[in-house]
Amino acid sequence: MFQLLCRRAAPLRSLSLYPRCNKPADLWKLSRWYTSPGSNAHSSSQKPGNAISHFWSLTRKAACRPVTRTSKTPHVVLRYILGPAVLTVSARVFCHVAHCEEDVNHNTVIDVVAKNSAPEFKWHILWEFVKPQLFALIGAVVLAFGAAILNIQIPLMLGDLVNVVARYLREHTGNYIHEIRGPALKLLGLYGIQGLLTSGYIILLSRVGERVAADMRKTLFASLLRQDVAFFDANKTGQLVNRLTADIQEFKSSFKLVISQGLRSITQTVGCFVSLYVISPKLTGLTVVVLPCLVGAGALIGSFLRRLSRLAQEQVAKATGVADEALGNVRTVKAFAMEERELRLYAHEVDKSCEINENLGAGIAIFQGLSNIALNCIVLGTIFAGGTLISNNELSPGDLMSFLVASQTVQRSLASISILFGQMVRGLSSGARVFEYLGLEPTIPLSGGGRIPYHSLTGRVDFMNISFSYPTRPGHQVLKRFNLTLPPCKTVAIVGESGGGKSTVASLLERFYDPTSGVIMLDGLDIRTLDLCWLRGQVIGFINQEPVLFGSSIMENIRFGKPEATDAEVINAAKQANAHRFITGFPDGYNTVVGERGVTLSGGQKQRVAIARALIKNPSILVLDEATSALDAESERVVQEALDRATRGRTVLIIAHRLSTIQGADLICVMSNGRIVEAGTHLELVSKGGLYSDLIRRQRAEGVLLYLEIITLG
Ligand SMILES: Nc1ncnc2c1ncn2[C@@H]1O[C@H](COP(=O)(O)OP(=O)(O)OP(=O)(O)O)[C@@H](O)[C@H]1O
Repeated sequence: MFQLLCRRAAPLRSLSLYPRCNKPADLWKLSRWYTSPGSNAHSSSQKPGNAISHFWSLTRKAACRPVTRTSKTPHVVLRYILGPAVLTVSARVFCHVAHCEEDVNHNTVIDVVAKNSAPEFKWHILWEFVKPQLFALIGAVVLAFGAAILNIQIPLMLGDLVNVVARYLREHTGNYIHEIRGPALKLLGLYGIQGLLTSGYIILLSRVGERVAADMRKTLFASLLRQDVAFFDANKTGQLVNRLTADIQEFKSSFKLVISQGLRSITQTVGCFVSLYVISPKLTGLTVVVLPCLVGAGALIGSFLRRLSRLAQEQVAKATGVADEALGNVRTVKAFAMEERELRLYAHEVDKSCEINENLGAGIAIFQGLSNIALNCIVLGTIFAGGTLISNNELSPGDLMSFLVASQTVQRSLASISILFGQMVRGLSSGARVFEYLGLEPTIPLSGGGRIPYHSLTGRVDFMNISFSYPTRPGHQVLKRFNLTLPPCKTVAIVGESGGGKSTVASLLERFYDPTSGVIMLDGLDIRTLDLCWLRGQVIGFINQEPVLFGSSIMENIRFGKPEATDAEVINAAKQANAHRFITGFPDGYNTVVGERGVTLSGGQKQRVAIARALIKNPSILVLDEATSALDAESERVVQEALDRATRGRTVLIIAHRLSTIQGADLICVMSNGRIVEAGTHLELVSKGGLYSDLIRRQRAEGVLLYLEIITLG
């Protein structure tokens, strides 16, 4: 299959678009897995679209490596037209080889191809944002149009003024001041009106731009928050934040620029060309020959400079990325004494960006110098040709003046149209990236239609025949026909080897993911039929190994569990969580700000605030995912005490590494390879002498070794 794919891609590689396939092994493995008789890829649980989607991403990596900077302009055609074509073909070849034609029709392939291609700009989504600002936008367009029309008048009126002066100089008759006053006042009035119109449309347009951008940001943020956890597994947070910030900013700037300048430039170009023709068809003929050549050359150099500027931006982003990572993980950097290394890395990226920016600066300087010379030559040429026409009485000095001003306006407008075109392309691609996530519906919707049972919950949970693979790793089955019952108000602990799937069980109960097959029941109701906000907000409390706090006060952090909680409720939850004493020990008490992600608190303090946050909603079910494993002995004792109190009268699922913390559980399940292999109480499992007692022995041996080490060192 891979050979087939390579054969398809070969002609393109010879065009040096696809210099080499860097992931042949992955493609080969995937096709083998998918086509092997033992694979369950054809079972009903495995959607063919997923497999193709997976295949697609590998194919794209293999065949569609980013085009190098040195490649020439036709790469755009190759990349955007031939690239998708070859990938469509390869995806279909894959379906064919995988014998799944009956499952995957042409549309599925096209869907997957479309899903994985560069996002498209969707005008109807833009329209939804622009609609509320329509009146302001129409106002801005009308004012901008008016300003452009007036701008066309200005060369003609300047010409009138020059004609008055020229006639006076020639004839020395009449009242000069009287004659010049009229046209001068008219011109002054025109400048005034034009200034007002310009200010008006800029004010309106920036209002429209800002409101559209603000609406987009809010809608995109809401859409991102609505997505399920699987979405965040597949997308990097930094890139998502970039869409909220840089992409919307770029789109807003382009939107404003294209509407204001674009409209103005097009109107002025057309209007001034008509004026040029009316003033002197002969001179216009000359301009028509010379101007496009100069504008074309300018556009070419401009596009080169834009590319340099994009490179410079990318380089700055890289440098920022290095700084961001180092500052974000400053404790790790310091712990490993890596300040020098980080500084070197940052300096290297900054130096590169400096070099590109210097080249860019030199390019801009040369460009501006050359364009000044070219524009002045045009003026000189026009004056020379115009002077000849004046001496032949075919043109007046005023007309020449009008012609010069109008032709300069045309030059400026044409130059700005070429710049605007590039800006528009960038704006559209930024907009497309923003819109990509706007209409995205989560596979697990947060609200809408779910049931809220009106009887009080007993808190019984049944995992029935659960099989599960993470969406980002469809080939790796984490849970295999997993069965477990959490009886009401009892504590069930899951222990076992690392990577056995313990935390995955907790994630499924929280409905961060839905099982690939099987069902989870809460009080006899399938949790997929329940309201998700209610389930997470009121039924299940979750405490994990590394609780993340927000950079606000302790009071607000605890209240995060129940926004409407009174101060007394917050304090009560903190008392239950053994947190009240240390909180009141701080000078600001509950108003103490905990710093970014709670850095100003110790591990044990953070954990107790997190317990209070979970307890304040009084959940029926409590999930503790290795809640004490990161703590020292003293902190563990205080936290454990709080947890013992918190778990009374609730259904509790504990996921634990340290077996000493779960010996009192009503049921202990040992998990291995996605299944429960042993279950019973501590005593039952120890007397059985199976995997559990092995784990206990191992942990005791580790404990003894540690103890001996401490004694030896001591
Ligand atoms: N978000 C994810 N996407 C893809 N695979 C994942 C994800 N989270 C976990 N896995 C994989 O699922 C398997 C089970 O992970 P899980 O965290 O449930 O194990 P665990 O038993 O809790 O391990 P530990 O005791 O080390 O925390 C592992 O192979 C892990 O690599």
